[in-house]
Amino acid sequence: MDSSSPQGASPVLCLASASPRRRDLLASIGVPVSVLPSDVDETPYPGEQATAYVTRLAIAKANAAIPHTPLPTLGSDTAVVIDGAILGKPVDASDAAAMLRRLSGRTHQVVTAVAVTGPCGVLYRCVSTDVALRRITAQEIDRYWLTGEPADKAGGYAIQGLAAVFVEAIKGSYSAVVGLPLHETAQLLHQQGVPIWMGHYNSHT
Ligand SMILES: Cc1cn([C@H]2C[C@H](O)[C@@H](COP(=O)(O)OP(=O)(O)OP(=O)(O)O)O2)c(=O)[nH]c1=O
Repeated sequence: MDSSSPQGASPVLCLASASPRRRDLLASIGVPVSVLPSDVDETPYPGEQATAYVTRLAIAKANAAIPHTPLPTLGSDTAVVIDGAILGKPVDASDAAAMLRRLSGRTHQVVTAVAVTGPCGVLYRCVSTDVALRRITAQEIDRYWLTGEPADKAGGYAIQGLAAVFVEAIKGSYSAVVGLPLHETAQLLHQQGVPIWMGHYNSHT
């Protein structure tokens, strides 16, 4: 483990998430967490906009953990958006293939919301990042599914994994695509009084 997050350090935050990516991202900025996944229903409301959807879920996940911990809580949600459609996690191989066919050779948005509860109540931010994918062949789509990587990822791909070879360009927050916008998350943690590694952290920068 990275020295900024010493093994055995007392948790300063309750992470309301089953995502190992979010735990690792927080560890990478020196935030030791206790983990308490929530079972919030992730069905979008009819006609719900993507930013409203992920923000609603991030807040619901953070709030769901409050009764179970004295610590500030963090919830987050990530969705892929193309042509106004919200792509969550694929349910099976054909769903994943349909998602990648749709994303192939085009630019889409990855929207991630993060919510942190604490002395200031619930504070939240939502970040949108443009991701351009090269054309992906049918054979690549089939082979990619067999790796197991797409199954638990919004849009059916992982920028931090094998799918990195599909990524031509990104404009915005890389960490938000992986699951947590670290710049905005650090600001929210600071506002809620959660100690983070950056001792010189300045909320105005
Ligand atoms: C687009 C993309 C998504 N993802 C992941 C981030 C999220 O973990 C997941 C989207 O599903 P989420 O519902 O946001 O998160 P989760 O179900 O993994 O965890 P929890 O709800 O308990 O917090 O997709 C990647 O890891 N890489 C990527 O490139």
